[in-house]
Amino acid sequence: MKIGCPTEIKPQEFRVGMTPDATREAIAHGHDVLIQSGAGNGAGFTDEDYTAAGAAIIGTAAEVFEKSDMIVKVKEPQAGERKMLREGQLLFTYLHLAPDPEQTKDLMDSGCTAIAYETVTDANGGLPLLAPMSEVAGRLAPQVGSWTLQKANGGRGVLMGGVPGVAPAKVVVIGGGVVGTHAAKIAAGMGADVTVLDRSLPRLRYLDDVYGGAFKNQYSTAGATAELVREADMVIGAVLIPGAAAPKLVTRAQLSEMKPGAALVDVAIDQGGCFETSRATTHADPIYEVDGIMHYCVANMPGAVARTSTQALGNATLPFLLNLANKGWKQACEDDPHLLNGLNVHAGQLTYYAVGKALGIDVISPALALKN
Ligand SMILES: NC(=O)C1=CN([C@@H]2O[C@H](COP(=O)(O)OP(=O)(O)OC[C@H]3O[C@@H](n4cnc5c(N)ncnc54)[C@H](O)[C@@H]3O)[C@@H](O)[C@H]2O)C=CC1
Ligand SMILES: CC(=O)C(=O)O
Ligand SMILES: [Mg+2]
Repeated sequence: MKIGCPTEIKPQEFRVGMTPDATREAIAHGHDVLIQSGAGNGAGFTDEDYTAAGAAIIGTAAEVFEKSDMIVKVKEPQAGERKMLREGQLLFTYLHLAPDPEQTKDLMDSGCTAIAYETVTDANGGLPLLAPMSEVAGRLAPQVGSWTLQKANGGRGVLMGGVPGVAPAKVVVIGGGVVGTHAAKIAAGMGADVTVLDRSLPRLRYLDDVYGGAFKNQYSTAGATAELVREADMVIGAVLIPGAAAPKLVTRAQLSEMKPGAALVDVAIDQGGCFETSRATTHADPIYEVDGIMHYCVANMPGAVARTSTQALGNATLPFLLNLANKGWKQACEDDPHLLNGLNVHAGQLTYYAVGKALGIDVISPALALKN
């Protein structure tokens, strides 16, 4: 199979879909790998690194799309990239379709087959291709949140750990999954007073067993959330209902009850965000203010630490990428129902229920798509 990896073009996105190591392995399995010139630069991988791994270096994205059977990326294809996708071509990347009707329409119109990293599952009920980026974004959230809290950035001027004689920042993390747990660990490590909210009792039991001494946890009701948010210096949004638009858990009306200059970090923004006032921002212009509350809502946070993120993502995607290339997507998905859960679009039809529900579009079952 010809596997193509274009340069990411989303603003300030420095990750790349394939590392030189992944390239080497794909080639060892008998595939051709086409890397757009400069695609790895942002993550510290040169064209020479890819050439040494056996890849062909290609001048333009258009050529990569034209010559490849499978496109491997990081971020959802941007409008210009979507025009280059074609019927029968396989796209393997993050998509986040539920809050994105334009992309969904373009992917359906293209006739391509699109497997979304974020809905591939594993045997433990986890999301193995989202997890590494959730680990990164979770660990980044208190870091960017503490920057947002600085006075010069519009924040409240509160230091995460406080100092002897002065109380630390109060951090509330809504959602105690991968993002939330990593965020809470780092915020607690910075000395903040941290509480994690989740709706899953098994998850709360796990957090209590493992991190009971480091941070508190509480069952997530509207009342408990409102009370904690009122007192918080920083709120980190980290909920997920897989594939679906994020539920709005903090309303605009609640902002006026919060401490002026408090920071909202909405990591769940790629699924539409869990604060009513969230709108996606970029690394170039990451924060904005609503009713005196600072918002950080960058939808591709891991791009800020592109090298770490590219390596972490590459480790997770490689086995799936090899199966797709070795067997073709149909056989690979037939053999692995967890990979089939990643199928979002095939031959003009939507195949992921939660996306169809969010966007009001009819869906066919992925199993039926395998027969088309
Ligand atoms: N902005 C960015 O750059 C990035 C964003 N993300 C996003 O972060 C979000 C979280 O991802 P993960 O932690 O991997 O998901 P996860 O599935 O590991 O955790 C989500 C948690 O939210 C909890 N939850 C669901 N509804 C809730 C509610 N009403 N109140 C409290 N908790 C609730 C679930 O029980 C679960 O424990 C996703 O939207 C993901 O796409 C992930 C990586 C990077
Ligand atoms: C998960 C995701 O959207 C990202 O890493 O950018
Ligand atoms: Mg994202």
